[in-house]
Amino acid sequence: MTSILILNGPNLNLLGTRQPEVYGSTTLSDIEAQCNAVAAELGIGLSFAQSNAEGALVDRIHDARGTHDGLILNAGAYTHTSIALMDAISSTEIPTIELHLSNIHAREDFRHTSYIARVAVGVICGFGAHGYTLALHAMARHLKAAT
Ligand SMILES: O=C(O)[C@@H]1C=C(O)[C@@H](O)[C@H](O)C1
Repeated sequence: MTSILILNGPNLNLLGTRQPEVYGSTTLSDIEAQCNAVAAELGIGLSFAQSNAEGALVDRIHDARGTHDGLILNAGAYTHTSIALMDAISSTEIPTIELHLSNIHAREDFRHTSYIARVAVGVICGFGAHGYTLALHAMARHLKAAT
């Protein structure tokens, strides 16, 4: 069975109350429930995790090699700074979709840089919580086409 890991970075555990005008009011646990429902419809396995620690996110990406076929990563602010996460994705060669709730290209200049996009299959941003299920559909289609 195809298996996808959805991995979330720093401050995303605060979704629901964190700047709802930017990130919406849906909590991360609600997003997880929505993703589990879509994964069941698609017949794919799903793992869902979050960490505020850059090294823990690197470890989760390493651990995904051999256990997951695709990665959907909202690295939060590490998107804009982390060569370590970029290298982890390159090292494991897991197809990766970069995901953001907000449209980072319409925000502050420092959010326009993404180290993840350099090693991603594609990028989804600006669709709020719905972006997670969009990314699931996109990754499922990408993996099916690759077989
Ligand atoms: O929109 C999002 O999901 C991203 C989430 C964050 O926490 C920010 O640091 C990023 O810049 C954007």
